[in-house]
Amino acid sequence: MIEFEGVSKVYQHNGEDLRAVDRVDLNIEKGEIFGVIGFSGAGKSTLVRLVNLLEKPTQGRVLVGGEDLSQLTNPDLRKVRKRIGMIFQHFNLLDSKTVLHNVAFPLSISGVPKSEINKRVEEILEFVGIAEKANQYPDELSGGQKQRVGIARALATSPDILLCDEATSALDPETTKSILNLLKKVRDEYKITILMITHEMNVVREICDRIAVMENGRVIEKGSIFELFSNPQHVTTQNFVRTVMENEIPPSILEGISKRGGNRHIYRITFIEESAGQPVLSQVSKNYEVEVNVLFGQITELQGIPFGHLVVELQGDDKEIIKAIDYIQHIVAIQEVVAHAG
Ligand SMILES: Nc1ncnc2c1ncn2[C@@H]1O[C@H](COP(=O)(O)OP(=O)(O)OP(=O)(O)O)[C@@H](O)[C@H]1O
Repeated sequence: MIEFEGVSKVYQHNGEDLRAVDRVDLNIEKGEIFGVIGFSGAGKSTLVRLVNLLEKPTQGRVLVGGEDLSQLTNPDLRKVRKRIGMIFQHFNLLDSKTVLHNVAFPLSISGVPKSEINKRVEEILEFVGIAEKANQYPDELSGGQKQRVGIARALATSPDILLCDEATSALDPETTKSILNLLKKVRDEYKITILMITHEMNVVREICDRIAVMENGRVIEKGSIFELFSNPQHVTTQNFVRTVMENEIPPSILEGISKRGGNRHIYRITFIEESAGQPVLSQVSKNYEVEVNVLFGQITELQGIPFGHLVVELQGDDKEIIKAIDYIQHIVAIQEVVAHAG
């Protein structure tokens, strides 16, 4: 649906080249919620501006629905633009207009007849859950309600793509959750492809199917939400994961392990769905002559599904431990973390 092929965007800064986006290849599928995460200055906003045609790539191609944006004539560009909606961190609403008129605005500038506009606005305000605020002004609304208006306005012209630029960064955690749920509903019911940029891992964890991590203009890692949470490769990705889930064994526990010394069998078990983690370990204790000692555990939710790590020590005869590991790895992911401590 959105393809970046070797895309770079170079700005001139004090006579030097600044690569805001650097040789990015990404393929965002129709109907998915794709997150781009990175720290400030990573190049996320520039990437989005290349999709909504506010910027042209210095190198490479950006394709939307298979069409190379740089090859389009102005009338065709306008048509593509209508297929792309956008929401912003600070909502960007017109304060002098009511909610109804804010949402009607993109429809009237596209020449939609008045009778149709009213019907469409009513329907879309109902969808985002603020029909009763239609005649109020943005100043009279909470942040979450303003973002609902922003979403309604972006959806008014029935786009195929919704770009979200830090859409929940100005909102408290509860309101963030409700807006993310609404975005999920937008994707599920309207089949709209969503590209969201954020610096918050809890946002991508909540609703993204896949994510790309950006740093210094480059995509340093990409994959499904489960891949990146369970096995982050790059140190920046690991740091992002750590903001919502401690991945490391705490030093105090490691210290305890090394003090006791000896030949230790310590493993990290990664599981999706709470039911998969604990039962497999009780089966191990029952079926093998192996004692299971849980040293550390962490659990979070990915798209509403429990996801976690358990760090366990297996004690027993080596042969029994090998059999137990063989059993475990058929059910959940298991990785040795410390073979010989102390
Ligand atoms: N119009 C411009 N002219 C010159 N440099 C720019 C321009 N726009 C962005 N940059 C530079 O490009 C780099 C990437 O900026 P960008 O805004 O895309 O990052 P970001 O990840 O969205 O950060 P933030 O979350 O702070 O907006 C930064 O170093 C920025 O200073």
